[in-house]
Amino acid sequence: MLEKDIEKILITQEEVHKRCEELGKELTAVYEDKQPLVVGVLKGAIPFMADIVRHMDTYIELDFMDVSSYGNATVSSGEVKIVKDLDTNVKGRDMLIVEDIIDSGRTLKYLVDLFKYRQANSVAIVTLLDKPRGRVVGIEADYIGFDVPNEFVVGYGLDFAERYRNLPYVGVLKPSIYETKV
Ligand SMILES: O=P(O)(O)OC[C@H]1O[C@H](OP(=O)(O)OP(=O)(O)O)[C@H](O)[C@@H]1O
Ligand code: HPA
Ligand SMILES: [Mg+2]
Repeated sequence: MLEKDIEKILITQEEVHKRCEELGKELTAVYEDKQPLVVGVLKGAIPFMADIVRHMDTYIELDFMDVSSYGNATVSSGEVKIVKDLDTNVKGRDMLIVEDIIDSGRTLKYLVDLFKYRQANSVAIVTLLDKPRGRVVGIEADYIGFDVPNEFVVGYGLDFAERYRNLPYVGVLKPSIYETKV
């Protein structure tokens, strides 16, 4: 049913799963003996986080942070708001932030600066998608699933006006969807 709203599929479910396995193995080796605090950025990171942590075969802890800057728009408001903070004290911790996408870079820049200010021992980023041409602040992920073109993408956690997060692949919406949604 949802597929009728999709113009094209960029990354299939099979491709995401394969990449999660590869990244999970890499992260297992990096974080052996470190018990990292793995932080999912709500809400978009949930499907990717659920997949990747199941391929991390070492001791980890999970926590979540909800920040929002897009609301119902396809362009960042430029202002990052904390909707829910972590439950964990991060001082001295090795942290791995899990994101669905780095676009302008504002969300991750804000979080990395915040965790460094709170005296984390190390802060790394794993993102399912990187959109390098969207960048307005200088920040790069340490681990990247896939690069995407400079288009608004949905699926695998990514929404347009809160819809389409449950698509099992990453795609681009038909233009008519943006035009009709109020
Ligand atoms: O690099 P940026 O331009 O900051 O964009 C990336 C952020 O924007 C989206 O979150 P959003 O604010 O839409 O919240 P959501 O995850 O609940 O959809 C996405 O999930 C990233 O967190
Ligand atoms: N799609 C959905 N959410 C987003 C995007 C995107 O391309 N960029 C930043 N948040
Ligand atoms: Mg969003």
